[in-house]
Amino acid sequence: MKAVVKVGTSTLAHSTGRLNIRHIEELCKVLSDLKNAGHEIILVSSGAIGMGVGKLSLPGRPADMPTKQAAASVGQCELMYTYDKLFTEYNHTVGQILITGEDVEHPERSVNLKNTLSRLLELGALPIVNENDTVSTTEIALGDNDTLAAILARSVKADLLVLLSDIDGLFNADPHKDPNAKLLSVVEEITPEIDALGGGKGSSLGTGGMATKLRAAHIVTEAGLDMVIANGAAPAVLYDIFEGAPVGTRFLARKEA
Ligand SMILES: Nc1ncnc2c1ncn2[C@@H]1O[C@H](COP(=O)(O)OP(=O)(O)O)[C@@H](O)[C@H]1O
Ligand SMILES: N[C@@H](CCC(=O)OP(=O)(O)O)C(=O)O
Repeated sequence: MKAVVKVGTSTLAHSTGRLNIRHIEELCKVLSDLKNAGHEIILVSSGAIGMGVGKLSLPGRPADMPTKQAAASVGQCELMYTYDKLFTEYNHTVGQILITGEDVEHPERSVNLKNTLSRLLELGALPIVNENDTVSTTEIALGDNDTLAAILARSVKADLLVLLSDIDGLFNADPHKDPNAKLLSVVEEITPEIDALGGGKGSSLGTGGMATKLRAAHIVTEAGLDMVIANGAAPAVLYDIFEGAPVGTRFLARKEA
């Protein structure tokens, strides 16, 4: 199976912006094991800005662009240092890919990107992708990694996109606001009623909330692949997800795609 797995800031960082060691260690272990089992995996990792906030001891997620970009520059180093260290423990090699919205739209650059990703996979390496926040201004930014992961999954013709978040999946209301909210385990069609469930972000460091995850679901299901939203607090759920077991919320590929 070829899968794109995206992990959000809310999974990788505590609310302080400091690394959530338990989550990232568990994630690297499970992804290494899935690679050992023969799966091809591309990891899309958020967390650069959040981690930079922690490392630079900023009071919270910066509002202004230069501080955001400076935080991303510091945090991206910490992220890749940690991934390199943890995946090396399991004998896996990582490659860093930083892209902007322009790169995925530009005909030549998008081909270069696809070629690099395919070659990394052929070489048995694990590509780790993030938006290049230090050069992404609002005009050229994809803005959120849910969309970036969906575009990548479509472009490399993956079989599955998994979004790991701080929540078990899509609920019929934001569980942080409504304690009676119920999990939707399968979404066969993204109707306007489903789109309306896309509330704002849940953590102070994340971007986009459910709205960007639903946008990602539109992109991939229309391209003919399934998407699963699951809780990144227990990355071992990836074993079940890769086997098609019911975990989190699964958006089914559009049949006519
Ligand atoms: N209908 C909904 N179902 C589940 N979560 C929702 C819903 N509406 C809004 N949310 C919020 O979306 C948050 C996840 O998005 P976000 O904070 O951007 O996380 P990430 O960093 O993983 O991308 C949840 O914590 C939750 O509060
Ligand atoms: N590129 C940004 C992440 C943007 C983003 O989509 O964040 P999230 O909602 O936590 O997945 C970063 O690395 O901080």
